Amino acid sequence: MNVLVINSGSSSLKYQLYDMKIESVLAKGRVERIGMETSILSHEAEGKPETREVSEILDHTTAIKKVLDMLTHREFGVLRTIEEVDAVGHRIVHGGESFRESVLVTEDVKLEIRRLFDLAPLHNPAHMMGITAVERNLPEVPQAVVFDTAFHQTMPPVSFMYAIPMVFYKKHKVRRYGFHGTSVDYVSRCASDFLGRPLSELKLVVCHIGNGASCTAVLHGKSHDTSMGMTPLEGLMMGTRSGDLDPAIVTFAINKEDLTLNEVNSMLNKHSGLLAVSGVSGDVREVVEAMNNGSENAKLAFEMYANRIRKYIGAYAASMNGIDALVFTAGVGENSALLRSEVCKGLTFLGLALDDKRNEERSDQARSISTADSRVDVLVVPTNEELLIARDTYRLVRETPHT
Ligand SMILES: Nc1ncnc2c1ncn2[C@@H]1O[C@H](COP(=O)(O)OP(=O)(O)O)[C@@H](O)[C@H]1O
Ligand SMILES: CC(=O)OP(=O)(O)O
Ligand SMILES: [Mg+2]
Repeated sequence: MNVLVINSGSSSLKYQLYDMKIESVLAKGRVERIGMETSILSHEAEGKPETREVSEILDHTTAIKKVLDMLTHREFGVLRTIEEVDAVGHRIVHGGESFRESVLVTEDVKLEIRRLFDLAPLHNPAHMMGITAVERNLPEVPQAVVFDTAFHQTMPPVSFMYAIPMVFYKKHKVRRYGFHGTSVDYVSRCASDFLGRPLSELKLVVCHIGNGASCTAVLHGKSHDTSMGMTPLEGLMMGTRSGDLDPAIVTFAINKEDLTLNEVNSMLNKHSGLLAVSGVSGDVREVVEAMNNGSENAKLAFEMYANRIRKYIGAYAASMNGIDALVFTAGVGENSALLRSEVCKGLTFLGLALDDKRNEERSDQARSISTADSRVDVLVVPTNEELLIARDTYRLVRETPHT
């Protein structure tokens, strides 16, 4: 069975086509700048990359059409006809309290995703466009949705409630939801396999440090607490997101700088984090380069970024009464030895000892970077959200008799 995995953002669409018999990626790519005059389509299959500018990809329906054209292209394609796409799986960032697991798309499911637009205005409308675009281009093909929030639905109220009047939860479902759950779920299982210990015995802290970044306390295989909140803004400092701050700053900024609510929202999501403090970039690589070239602001930004992660690890070790393993994953977590060492430097009180040489080694496999006598294992585990989405889609389609 061939499963197409789609992660749609407001102006982009990433895709991977899997052959689920052998769980291999047949092709992958992305369409960027959807809705603008020229869009960019990057596609890779059988080791052959192809990037082209395409004019007038004005919406997701056209974007998907172009992707399907590439998948069946004579030179760059891997399918003879689009009928060879058997199912489509979508990443959905916000599933609210309605979705504790992945489901097949039905009219009711679509209605519920639409109802959640308010809770994730940046993400869910784009995902919905992806679902509709697939319906238009591949009307007969079953679709599944896999939620970032689903894995975190096991959090107890003590972790997910905010200390504000109950009416906000009862009436508006204001609570911590948590994100990156698909990644945390995948990486936790890999960590358990790597350590040769069942998840039911393990206390893990998973640091998913990519564009968006979060820490999750995984207690006996279940999400116990996580740093992102009602939206993906809370918690760690990120590339352009502030993470935690005193909520009084919001009203203060509105008053002092005469900002509108939308402007404050945009400031905290798009103009804060590493970018704001370093004054250079929201990309860790560029911040590190500036730091090495003597920028004090870049140094401050990097240290704040690492310190926030370290504080969350400490907090979760306290809330689980210890940790067995610390796991780094996603773009920064997998690739920046410097960040990992900066974070771990202050964690020796946990009995954690990093092996500097192993930390510097590179690999695309799960690996340990702690010393043999470290009381806490430190692992680097490459995440693969797309594979988990493909697996869930495959399972749901096979389980459902009418498909
Ligand atoms: N060698 C590296 N050192 C530091 N950061 C890196 C490195 N390689 C990639 N990154 C970071 O990874 C981020 C992307 O992570 P990723 O998990 O792919 O994010 P997303 O899925 O949210 O797009 C980029 O912002 C980049 O800063
Ligand atoms: C939820 C979120 O922040 O996702 P991403 O890391 O893909 O931006
Ligand atoms: Mg990501």
